[in-house]
Amino acid sequence: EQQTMRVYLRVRPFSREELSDNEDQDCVVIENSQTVTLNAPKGSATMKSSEKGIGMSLHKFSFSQIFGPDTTQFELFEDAVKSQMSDFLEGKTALIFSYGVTNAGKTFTIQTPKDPGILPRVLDDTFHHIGGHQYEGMDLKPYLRNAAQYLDLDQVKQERSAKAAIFGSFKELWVAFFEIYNECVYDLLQPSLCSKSKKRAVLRVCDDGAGNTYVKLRWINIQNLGEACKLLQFGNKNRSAAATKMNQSSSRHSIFTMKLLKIDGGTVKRISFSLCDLAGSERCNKTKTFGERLKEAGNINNSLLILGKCITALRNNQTEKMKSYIPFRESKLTKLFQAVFLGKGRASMIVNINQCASTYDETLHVMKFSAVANQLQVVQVMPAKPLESLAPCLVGRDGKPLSTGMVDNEALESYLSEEELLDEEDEADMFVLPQNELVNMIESLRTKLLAERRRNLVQEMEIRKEMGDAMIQQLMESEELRRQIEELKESHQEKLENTFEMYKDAIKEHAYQSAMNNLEDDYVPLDEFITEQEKVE
Ligand SMILES: Nc1ncnc2c1ncn2[C@@H]1O[C@H](COP(=O)(O)OP(=O)(O)OP(=O)(O)O)[C@@H](O)[C@H]1O
Repeated sequence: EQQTMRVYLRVRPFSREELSDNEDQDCVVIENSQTVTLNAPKGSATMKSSEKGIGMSLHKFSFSQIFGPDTTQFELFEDAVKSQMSDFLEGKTALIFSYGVTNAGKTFTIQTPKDPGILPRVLDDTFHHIGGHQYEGMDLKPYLRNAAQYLDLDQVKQERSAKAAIFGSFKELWVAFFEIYNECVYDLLQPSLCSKSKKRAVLRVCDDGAGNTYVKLRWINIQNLGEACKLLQFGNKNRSAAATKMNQSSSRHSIFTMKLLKIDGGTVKRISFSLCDLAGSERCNKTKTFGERLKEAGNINNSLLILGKCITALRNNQTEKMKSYIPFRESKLTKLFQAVFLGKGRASMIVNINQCASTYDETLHVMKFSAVANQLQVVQVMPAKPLESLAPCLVGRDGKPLSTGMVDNEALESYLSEEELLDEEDEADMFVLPQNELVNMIESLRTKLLAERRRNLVQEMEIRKEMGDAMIQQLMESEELRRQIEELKESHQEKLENTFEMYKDAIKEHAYQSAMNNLEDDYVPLDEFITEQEKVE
């Protein structure tokens, strides 16, 4: 299965201040719903280069769809997110991230609750989908006339099955909100963050050994849109926004992830939707950052740079025969979203730009980056695992699977100090692998081992048989050879004896003839003759 990553462009309107600062110089011209032209304004680095004959002052870009300054939040959601939303509700992992320079409208597009952005709308649709099928704990039951009885896990399971038989499956929504700042992951839903004295815990990015990366986040169960908005507010307060000269708002990647659990009797299906509000892609010289802030700006750019490198490598790998290395592991951001880029879900990017002349060069940079992403085809390279097998919510506090589908929030939380993180940052954390996935893995390994042993045995038997046949053949051949030699020997012996007899007779004959010829002259007495004959013999 091959699908193209969709890349949308949203151009935000000018603010009153920008118009009075003469920022409107027709830098961004939307040609049609898919093509936009960027004209370099006077004084921009791009214009200066083109005047020197290096590069052009005019650039054309195409996108899956372009949303102009008049586009409402509703229209954007309907055209850019709705289909992904339906896929999510049907069970497909979704990832949307907004990309652009600071002050381009990323946060407005994703988060704004007042004129709801994508996130509140996604949540609203999700709750609509959940409808009356909200899952509830069910561990208290009316008992006798006035009392209430606590149910144990087996009883809860029975109650749930009884209810599921009537209503079908139940759903519940869990959310997590975290940020990546200076290449460290921080949970934005950690209450202790409110106390300023306490150092924020850095979360470890773990690998389950099967190529899935995850962070041990605080997952919060929410029942309605109001709760979701409160959480968003709470998390946003926790974002340590660094005030840059360009914009007083955030300067780090913030990721809001929803997990929809579909509970059907004893099975739980998990689907996730992540919305990533990427940090501004501004450069250090422009933002005039110093010290900590400089480090911050450097890291932001680094992770965006790696994101760009990954997308470029993925794109090149689509056409080149020699596959190049994709540096997913070089930044936390790409490490976390690696699976989606490799086809485990559907990703899209919303590129936000403003039309200001003063940020033209940065905007052009963003557009060039998105032009690469726009041609990226997400290829299904890994066999899609059934989502049921990825259900960490079935793991209890003791690490054992809970067949009841009860969610143990504490089992999902584990934080490391910054020091610990630095010690063993990339260590795979096998303990938190979902138990049923481990069992499945062991089972499949056992089957593979058995098959391998069987194959080896058959091979060994074949080799033994072949060797035996070869030995018998050799034995037979040497026996035949021995027999032939024996025969040859016998025949030689016989020939030798015959020849000897022949010579003996010939000598006798010769002696007789000679004797007859010289009978007179050579007469010898009989005794002498016999003696002579015996000598010859
Ligand atoms: N489509 C829009 N319509 C009206 N106002 C907008 C639109 N997009 C953005 N804005 C306004 O532009 C300003 C900057 O937007 P926003 O804070 O979303 O930028 P950003 O890209 O998220 O910046 P940063 O990277 O620094 O967080 C805000 O005042 C926001 O209200």
